[in-house]
Amino acid sequence: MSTDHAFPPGFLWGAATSAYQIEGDPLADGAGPSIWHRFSHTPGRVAGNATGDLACDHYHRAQEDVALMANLGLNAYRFSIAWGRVLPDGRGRVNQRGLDFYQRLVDRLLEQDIQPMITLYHWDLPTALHDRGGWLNPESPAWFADYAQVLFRALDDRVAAWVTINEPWVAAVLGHLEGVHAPGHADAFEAARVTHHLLLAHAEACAVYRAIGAHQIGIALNLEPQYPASDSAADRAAADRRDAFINRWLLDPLFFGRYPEAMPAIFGPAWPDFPSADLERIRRPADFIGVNYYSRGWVQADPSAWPLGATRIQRTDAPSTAMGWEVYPNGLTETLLRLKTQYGNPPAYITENGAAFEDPAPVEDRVEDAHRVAYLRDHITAAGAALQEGVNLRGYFLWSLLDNFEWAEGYTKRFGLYRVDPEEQRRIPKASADFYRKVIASNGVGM
Ligand SMILES: OC[C@H]1NNC[C@@H](O)[C@@H]1O
Repeated sequence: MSTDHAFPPGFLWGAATSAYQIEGDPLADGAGPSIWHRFSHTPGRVAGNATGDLACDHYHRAQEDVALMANLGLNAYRFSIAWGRVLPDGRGRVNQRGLDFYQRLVDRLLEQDIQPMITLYHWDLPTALHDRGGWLNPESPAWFADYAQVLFRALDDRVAAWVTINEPWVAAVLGHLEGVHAPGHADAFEAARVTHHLLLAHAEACAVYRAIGAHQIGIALNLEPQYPASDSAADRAAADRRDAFINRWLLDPLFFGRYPEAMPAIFGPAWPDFPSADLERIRRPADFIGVNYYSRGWVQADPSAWPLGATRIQRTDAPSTAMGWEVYPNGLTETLLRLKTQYGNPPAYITENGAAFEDPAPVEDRVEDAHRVAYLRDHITAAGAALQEGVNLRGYFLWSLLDNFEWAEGYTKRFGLYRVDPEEQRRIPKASADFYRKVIASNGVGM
């Protein structure tokens, strides 16, 4: 057995999900609607006009799903809390029945020795707050801090780690610049302010946590290394711009208290002059950085492509997933090494890694997803290689436990270790579930 990529004792092996993608029944027990409930119920916004009304029915099947996690041997599980279940109006009154669901879930996880990692915000802003300006409202960081405080007080005695915001870049760019995610805005003047308020929300929640919390708190970023499609100066400059736009836009304020100098050039007049005091607050050190890694960008200069003058092109000479994302495991090693060499080697978790493939149909209640097994083997090996180079990596959370609602793609893209069809609600194991069970049992790939 190879020991090259054995992981340290205590390394966390988890799986990740999010509320709107798996829970279903989003308005149950007094919950308030989210922008994703409104967006998915708007015809034409989601593939097949799918919604999260059913999803994986996890709200009613949590006990069954925790048993699946225990059977896999997970020692950790990352999930998000639907803000509107706990605070139906986004602020003020607490909906105890909504909070009770998460209390029960945490207790069930602990009964199975599975450490909860809770994401406070995974894109499902209550519509009540959106209707007050949402993340564009300068009050939004305070709304988030108040919501976070309710959860810290209710659950911090049993929760090992908190993630404040999942992928602020996606929430801001896909939701406010490209308009393909909730709330469906396509306004150049919104993305920079939304990102800034999300980062301030992270900072305010960390400040609250410093006063009352006893464990760890961090943020999860979608990080994607960018490579020029050729060694031309134009393509190299385009890759640098896209690196600033996707990676450094978030990393630099969080670690250095400043935005990349490329941002005002990228956004022009749509880039506000942010107060330095804000950046000082954002730079407050969290306890860890969460890395959501899927692929790399292969970048070509394209003057017609606003705002970057660069486009990510699909490589025809490399394998890709059903999302059209190149399979590039080395990019995970390189991304993790970058955190070590450029950002001070902070404690890090891979808070998401996984792949969608056109899985074969189940045969005798099993799905032979060889592509996903290969993807996971190569990426877990890549994570081990980063560890060997001294990266401060603490855990790996596979995206995802279950096939689920993949946002604008609806249910057409399957990332799960278990196949789930909303209309049937069975959990059909895939070969990748068996593979991951073995990885966890041997604490590394080693095969
Ligand atoms: O696209 C796969 C995943 N990426 N990160 C955020 C999750 O909500 C997505 O399902």
